[in-house]
Amino acid sequence: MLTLHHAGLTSIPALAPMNGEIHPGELLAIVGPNGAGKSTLLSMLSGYRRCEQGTVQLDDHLLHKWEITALANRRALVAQQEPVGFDWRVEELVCLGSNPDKALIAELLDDLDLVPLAKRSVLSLSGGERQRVMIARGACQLLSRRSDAARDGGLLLLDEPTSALDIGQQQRLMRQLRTWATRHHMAIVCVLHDLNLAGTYADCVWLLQKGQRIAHGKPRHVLKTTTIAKVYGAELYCIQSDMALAPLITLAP
Ligand SMILES: Nc1ncnc2c1ncn2[C@@H]1O[C@H](COP(=O)(O)OP(=O)(O)OP(=O)(O)O)[C@@H](O)[C@H]1O
Repeated sequence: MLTLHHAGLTSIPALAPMNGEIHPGELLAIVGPNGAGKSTLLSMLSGYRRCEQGTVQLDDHLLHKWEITALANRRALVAQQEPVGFDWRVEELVCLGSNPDKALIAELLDDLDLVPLAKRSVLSLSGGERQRVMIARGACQLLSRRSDAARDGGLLLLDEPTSALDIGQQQRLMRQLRTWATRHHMAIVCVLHDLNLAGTYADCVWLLQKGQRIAHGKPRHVLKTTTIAKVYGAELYCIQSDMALAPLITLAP
């Protein structure tokens, strides 16, 4: 679906060139310390920032050549702290810019635990509630515009989607993202600070440091305690668990 050939940015903030593919049905986590370039990479993957080296292709067409409406049908970006703007009701904001049928709205509200909030003003919501509304809106953008001929559910790009969520909502969201990836054959890319969420739910992890992707692959190969301790400058220890795909990493006291 999305293919990077030596894709990078030379102007500030820069990104060293990288290759890679993001496939339908896959959940990719982008991790790295503050200022590593995660949001910058997400803006390049979304087409908001055009790559200045190499190419980024969506469905075999150069990303920067896509017509804006056609692009909005195929990829959605949910940035950190999206402005809400007006006094929309939750169910209105979820549909904004899309024309979903009632069944899809009901499904997405249910998926993200938003049914009790459907009639509420978004201005009255807590930070975590609002974050879930914006994620539902991103999914609605893709699923409501999906053509009958589409082989997959498009590309959903999420910048720190769990930053305002409590642990129960984090788990529900990450499980839901996996469900969307499978059910709708959607490609999902998440910037995550929580390495254990990345290790538990992602199929693949890209680790960034100072504008470079320094490791990528399966969580257990990338999220090694020694690497992470060095990259983040933190004292860590790890807990092996049969439940997790990668060792759980925690801070030393
Ligand atoms: N317009 C700009 N001019 C100069 N530097 C910038 C500009 N925008 C971003 N940067 C810098 O580029 C680097 C990468 O920023 P980016 O927002 O991509 O980091 P990040 O990995 O998402 O960080 P965080 O985890 O803190 O959200 C940071 O050091 C940031 O200060």
